[in-house]
Amino acid sequence: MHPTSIHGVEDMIRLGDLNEAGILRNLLIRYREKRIYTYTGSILVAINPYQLLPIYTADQIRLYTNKKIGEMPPHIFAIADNCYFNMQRNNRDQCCIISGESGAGKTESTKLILQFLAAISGQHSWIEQQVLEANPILEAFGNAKTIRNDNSSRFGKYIDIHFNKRGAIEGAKIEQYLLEKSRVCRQAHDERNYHIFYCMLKGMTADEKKKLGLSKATDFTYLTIGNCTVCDGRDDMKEYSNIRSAMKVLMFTDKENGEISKLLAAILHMGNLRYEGSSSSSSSSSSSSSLCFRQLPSFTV
Ligand SMILES: Nc1ncnc2c1ncn2[C@@H]1O[C@H](COP(=O)(O)OP(=O)(O)OP(=O)(O)O)[C@@H](O)[C@H]1O
Repeated sequence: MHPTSIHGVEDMIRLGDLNEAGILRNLLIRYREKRIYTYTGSILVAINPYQLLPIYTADQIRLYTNKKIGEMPPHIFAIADNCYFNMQRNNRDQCCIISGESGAGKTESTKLILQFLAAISGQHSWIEQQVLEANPILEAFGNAKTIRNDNSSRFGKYIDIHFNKRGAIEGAKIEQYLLEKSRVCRQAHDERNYHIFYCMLKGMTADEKKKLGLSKATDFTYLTIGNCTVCDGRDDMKEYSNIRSAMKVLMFTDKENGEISKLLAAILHMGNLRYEGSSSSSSSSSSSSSLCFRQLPSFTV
């Protein structure tokens, strides 16, 4: 075994045993020492620690500000600082790609980069406010329970941050793309559909549900294919109230909220439709949901 494989290295380009086993061993040695970040040249490899490490404090932000890559131990803040520095020096847009399997820590890494950029450009409270206000809605409509992650975001995200000439954040927008649409109709075993459906059924009043012909999650095919309607540690009723509050803050009107609820209800009812084949031209499909559809005000079927 090469000496670099015994103690581990910060940059895997320096590994003597440059093969899969050598790379995994290096990551394991560092992970055991709670060093979750390792470089491979200018690429940062992050291991999800599944625990809050004290490495994202304001002191850490100061330590990584205005430093060259490699000057300090590997860290997500070093990548964020490098992007910021290159943007200012070259006056060009920078792009940071975060990839990994479900539950690897992409969303957390994105938030940490935003935290760093907001802190060094003096806009911490602004970013926090944007993230806090939009988050319950983004999460409810785009996140679901998978076998690896109870709050897995099922879309690609593109975060566009605008800096002004003085290097302060002027605006930011989050674009979602490639939502996993198939999840609406199919879920793997032990996985759920999008949180919003379960939240809606737990959080709506009996009257609201009656108007939309809704009942409980177990009554709907699209919510039970994964054989899992609850998510440990997640309070769907409370989440629904957070979503409604966030919608208020973002100035969704009552009419818009109503239309969104109707659309969600329509999806659930469609999932319960059953079709029966028949040779006779007079016969038609029927199910409790198709009847329910007709009873719903302003639903066109
Ligand atoms: N750096 C970190 N420190 C502490 N916990 C972390 C870190 N990164 C990830 N986690 C934990 O792992 C969980 C899953 O991470 P995250 O949601 O970022 O994964 P993801 O890659 O975005 O998953 P998906 O693709 O399924 O949305 C987080 O909720 C958090 O508990």
